[in-house]
Amino acid sequence: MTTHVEQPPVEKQTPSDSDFPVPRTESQGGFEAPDINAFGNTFRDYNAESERQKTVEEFYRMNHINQSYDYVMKMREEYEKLDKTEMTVWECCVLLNDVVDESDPDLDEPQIEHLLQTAEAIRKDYPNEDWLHLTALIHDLGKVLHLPTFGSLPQWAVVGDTFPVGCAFDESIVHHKYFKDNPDINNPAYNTKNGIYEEGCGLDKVVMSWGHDDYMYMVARKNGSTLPSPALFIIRFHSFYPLHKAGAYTHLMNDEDRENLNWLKIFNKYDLYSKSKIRVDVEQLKPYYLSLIDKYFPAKLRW
Ligand SMILES: O[C@H]1[C@H](O)[C@@H](O)[C@H](O)[C@@H](O)[C@H]1O
Ligand SMILES: [Fe+2]
Ligand SMILES: [Fe+2]
Repeated sequence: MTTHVEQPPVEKQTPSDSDFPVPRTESQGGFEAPDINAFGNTFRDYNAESERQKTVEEFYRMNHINQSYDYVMKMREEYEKLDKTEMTVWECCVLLNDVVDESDPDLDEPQIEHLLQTAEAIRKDYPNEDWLHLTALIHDLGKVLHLPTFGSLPQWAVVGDTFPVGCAFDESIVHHKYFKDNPDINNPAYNTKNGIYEEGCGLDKVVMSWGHDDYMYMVARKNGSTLPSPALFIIRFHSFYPLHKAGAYTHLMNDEDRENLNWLKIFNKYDLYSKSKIRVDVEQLKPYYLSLIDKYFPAKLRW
């Protein structure tokens, strides 16, 4: 039997400077990151011997060959039209259940489980940051790019870790060796440390490999979401492990990026380590998340 917990409705408001969230690095306790994933391996082990590992490695081979500067610019232009469909944020969460992520060595559950597992874990430790709960719920919605309505993009154009294009590919990128067949690697304009960028230019100016992060960021911003800056930063860069895990590309950041990175690091712990086989009760949680969607988004969004 399912017990329904009454959730207080949240009021709609636009963020002002006074309620701009201040980054905090200490955890509120509660969430303990497990040592091993649901398959008995350490998290993000891209070399563990398993059937899944082969799929993941093939995924990164295709990703690294095809994600070039020209390809990304073409995709940005196509998808910023937001002319594919109209739907609510929750409708998109449900749609996402039809997407299986081939890049992920830690998860083979339906995506809505992952969204709610992440959001609920973060909500326990940061009960007052409702924007962070909602950010967790929507951070992977861009994976709908893989569905027919959105052009059935291949996995390598939707999921996996992201990295800047237009400058050298850092060694810390998973399965870096496959970049040898990327057309940009021999282009002198793109293969130096700074490439087309200026030191400290800010990540907003950096063109990232195309996928669910940048697409969802586009959708949120262009539909006028009132989520605060760190929320949009988390959505846009949560797959940028070379930055937030390995510390690469920091020379491209500005002060605002450095502030926002603190929140991204907090978020990442929940995104990564809440992946488990313990199922969530979607119907019970739905009213709370609907009230957050209503607070920070218009009812219907263009995608
Ligand atoms: O396999 C995972 C998964 O696709 C996540 O959604 C993405 O954010 C990660 O960076 C990626 O490595
Ligand atoms: Fe993601
Ligand atoms: Fe995720």
